[in-house]
Amino acid sequence: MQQPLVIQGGTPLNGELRVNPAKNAALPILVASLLTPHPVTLREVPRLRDIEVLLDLLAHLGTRYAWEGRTLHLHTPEIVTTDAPYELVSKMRASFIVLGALLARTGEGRVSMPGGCAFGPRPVDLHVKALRTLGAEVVEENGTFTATRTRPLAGRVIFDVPTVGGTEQVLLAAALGDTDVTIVNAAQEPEIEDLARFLEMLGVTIEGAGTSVIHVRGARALRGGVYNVIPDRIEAGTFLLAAAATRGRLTLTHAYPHHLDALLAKLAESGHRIEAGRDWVRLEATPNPRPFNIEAREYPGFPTDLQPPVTAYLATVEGVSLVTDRVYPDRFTHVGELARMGAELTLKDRVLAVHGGPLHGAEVKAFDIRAGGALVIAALAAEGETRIDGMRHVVRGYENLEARLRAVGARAYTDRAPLEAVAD
Ligand SMILES: CC(=O)N[C@H]1[C@@H](OP(=O)(O)OP(=O)(O)OC[C@H]2O[C@@H](n3ccc(=O)[nH]c3=O)[C@H](O)[C@@H]2O)O[C@H](CO)[C@@H](O)[C@@H]1O
Ligand SMILES: C=C(OP(=O)(O)O)C(=O)O
Repeated sequence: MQQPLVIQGGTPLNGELRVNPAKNAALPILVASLLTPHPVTLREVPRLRDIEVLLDLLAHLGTRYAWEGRTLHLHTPEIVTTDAPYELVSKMRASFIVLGALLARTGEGRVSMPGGCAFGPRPVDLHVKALRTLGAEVVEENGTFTATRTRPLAGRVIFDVPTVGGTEQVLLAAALGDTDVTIVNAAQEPEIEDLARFLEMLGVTIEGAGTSVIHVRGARALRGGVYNVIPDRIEAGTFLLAAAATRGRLTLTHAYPHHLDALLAKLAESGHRIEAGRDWVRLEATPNPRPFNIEAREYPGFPTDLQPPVTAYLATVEGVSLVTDRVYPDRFTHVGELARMGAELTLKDRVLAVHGGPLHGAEVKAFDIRAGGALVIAALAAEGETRIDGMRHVVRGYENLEARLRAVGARAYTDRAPLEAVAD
């Protein structure tokens, strides 16, 4: 049971934070470790609930692993079962891509359909269509997908929309054997590039990762190796928006500003001063920011995972901002909760109009991971106390959040302990 987070708002964030490694890069790379019989060491792995959930699944499939701080040692000498059951897969959508890895390593995989999600439908039809296009047989029965191949995967996958998980699924499925695969309209997210770089380290030949056309040639056999996961651009973005919402001044280290272009441009448009180097970024907030409009899109567009957090920020900015999400048009579970804090929000035809102004504390609930990020931002900016329930969603993606926020001046603590008792 995850305790609620209580935040006493109204204090500007001030100081320096180191950004954690990226959950959404680490997850597919962990899955990719299934491909090789040799040991793999990942440096910079976030200690998050989602990672633990995936490690349970990998252990079931035959992986032995050991933590050493943030370093994770993984070894899958052999796959002991090609069956990824519902209990292990349903907890997290990202686990569906084990199908591609199992198919590549053993010629077959059986994976239950991943669970639904609070912010709208998230089908896997494009994953299945892609594997079939490349020559795999994929059968669905009672919510379980069984994929088999009798010859090396080959051909061109042309995605209807650039899907992150679908692109990862194909990269994994095509990594081993005499494969020759082209992905057209591939997702271009930095996490795809990170997975591709890891696969290259194992011995796979990949061209074009990070662009919309990727070419993969599988390897006869893969090696092991040591790899560093990229910093988390969504965590970084959440912290920058919290600093902007509280009119603070925050420096992030271990952050890649080129992964945050779309957000940094908007924050600058709002009037905040942004400075950045190769792996750091600093925001110095203006006291009187301007509103702006955003449309969440695939990378390099504005990330959907920062749409709830940016909405919370815009709720603190005088004037009217319009928010739309082209990736998940119904990703608005934060809207009703922000309204409890005094935000004026109107949703019509999937366009959210945010009439910014002062927020006040309230009892609210996170219904998904980034809605939780949004509520934390709003709570930090609001006058008075906010109690955020549903933290089990939030800890999927934000590690050690309370202590890190406190390190930069926030008054955040667990449950309802009196403030004096927890004062640093
Ligand atoms: C673990 C992980 O990395 N999760 C991220 C990943 O999710 P995920 O990989 O699930 O997201 P996708 O990129 O696949 O989804 C993009 C769009 O394609 C649609 N679609 C996708 C697959 C499919 O088979 N059919 C289909 O219609 C989805 O409904 C959505 O509208 O990318 C999303 C979009 O940046 C992020 O919000 C998630 O945080
Ligand atoms: C939505 C997210 O994760 P998932 O795709 O695993 O639900 C996220 O990281 O914002």
